[in-house]
Amino acid sequence: MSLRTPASLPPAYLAVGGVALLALCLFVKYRASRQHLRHPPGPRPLPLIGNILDLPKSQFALTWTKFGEQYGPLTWLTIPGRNFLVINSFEAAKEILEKRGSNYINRPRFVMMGELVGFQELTPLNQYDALWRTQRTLLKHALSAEVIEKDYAAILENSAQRYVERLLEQPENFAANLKRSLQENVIDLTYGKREDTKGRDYVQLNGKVMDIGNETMQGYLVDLLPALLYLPSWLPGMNFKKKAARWRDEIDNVRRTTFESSKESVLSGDPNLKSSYVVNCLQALYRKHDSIRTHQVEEQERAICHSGFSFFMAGTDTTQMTTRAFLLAMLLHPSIQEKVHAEMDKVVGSGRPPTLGDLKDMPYLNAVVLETLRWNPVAADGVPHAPLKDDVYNGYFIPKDTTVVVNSWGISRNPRHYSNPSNFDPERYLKPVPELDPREFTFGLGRRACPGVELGYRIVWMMAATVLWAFQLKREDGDNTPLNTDSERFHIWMLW
Ligand code: HEM
Repeated sequence: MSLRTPASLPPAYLAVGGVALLALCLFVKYRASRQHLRHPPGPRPLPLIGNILDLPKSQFALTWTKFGEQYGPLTWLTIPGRNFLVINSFEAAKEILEKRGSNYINRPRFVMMGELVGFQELTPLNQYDALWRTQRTLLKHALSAEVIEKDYAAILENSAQRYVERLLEQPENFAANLKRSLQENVIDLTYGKREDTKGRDYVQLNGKVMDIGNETMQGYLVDLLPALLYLPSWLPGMNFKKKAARWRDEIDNVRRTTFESSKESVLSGDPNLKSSYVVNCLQALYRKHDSIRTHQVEEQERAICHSGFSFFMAGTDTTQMTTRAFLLAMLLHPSIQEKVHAEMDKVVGSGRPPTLGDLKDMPYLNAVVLETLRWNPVAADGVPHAPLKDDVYNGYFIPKDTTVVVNSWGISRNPRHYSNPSNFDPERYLKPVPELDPREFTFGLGRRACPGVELGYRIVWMMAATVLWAFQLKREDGDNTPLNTDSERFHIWMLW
């Protein structure tokens, strides 16, 4: 047996070996260069627990804003097994999430809300995969301005008029009735009916699902320490597992009930079918395929089911909270309300309620709605993104899977973008050089930005226009209840 020396190896082996060696050297050099890069600045982490003590318990965006003042556009936080990047500047958010959008297209792990409770296929939480891409394609088409104006204008107008009737009947229940009217609105848009064949009320189902969503969205300890998943349920503090299992069944039931009922109606040719997201998507799908029992059709149905469920969930509280902020702004600023009334008298008059077609002729009301979106950004922390691979930004190392949060609240209060940012001032968008359009960040940025921006804007606009067409809003004489201060008012969402 003879030992083969390099000289005796065939040239092809040498070439392959050479390439492998070169690749190994490049990889080692790459890892070494990354390890020498710093993370962005941030509070000093403690041994073992990292920055756990620096994380706020509520009103996250206020803490992020303080970090922004101290550390600049980017703040780095770390806890065992998880890295966080908080972006406090609009420019950095655009550079990172938009210009590098194909990398920051993923979502981090949502342990409680996603994996345990079963929301992980909801479009906003879905990891970057084929199901998410199909959901986005379906939503993109259905939520364009043209489709909304063609297919959904009447739903938006009716729901706003119904709210006005309820306000007239029970002004004291203005908040509960707003919630109900917007739930009905989103249910009509999603499924085209309010109950299934067994009489199950979709408004009630929506309320239940939203309550579970809101409860789990605040973040659980297991989101920060996923290792807790492997501890037995009987240990103290593990009650979250039982809760999650119960919620999972309820969610699954609502998702299946609503989807299967629409599918049955489409397949049976129900004469009462109304134009709506799930119905229109299913009709288009079945028109294209002779058989509905193929893998391809089933995959599409799955995407319609989950994106419909997302529509149902993502469109309710966002529009409700923004409309509530609008009502509050009008109570606080009678002179702004007066200007809307003057515009309304000129464009609409008293003979008919406003329609979506009036939107383009009412620049002042548009500015008021924009200012509402900025004044009370309902997703103050957005929904976190996560990079698919390691990145370097301005010399800082951002590893794959970092939880990346944009502080929309901080951007909305940044005097570089807004003069007197705590003031409610629609005129800022009507100047020769308007201030930053809040839709650029309040609906998120990059490839995961909200596909419902056109619809969400129109729902709020329609509510605002119809309420001010019908009423003059003012506080009751003698009511001196203090109204919330600027930072107490905004509603916080937090998702890890
Ligand atoms: C005032 C109304 C609304 C606001 C302020 C809002 C805001 C947001 C924000 C901040 C995000 C996260 C974006 C990101 O990760 O960068 C989001 C995602 C999303 N929104 Fe909205 N939204 C509103 C209305 C709606 C409506 C009416 C729908 C109806 C379909 C909707 C559907 C979605 C969906 C499906 C996502 C997930 C996108 C993805 O992860 O790919 N939103 N929204």
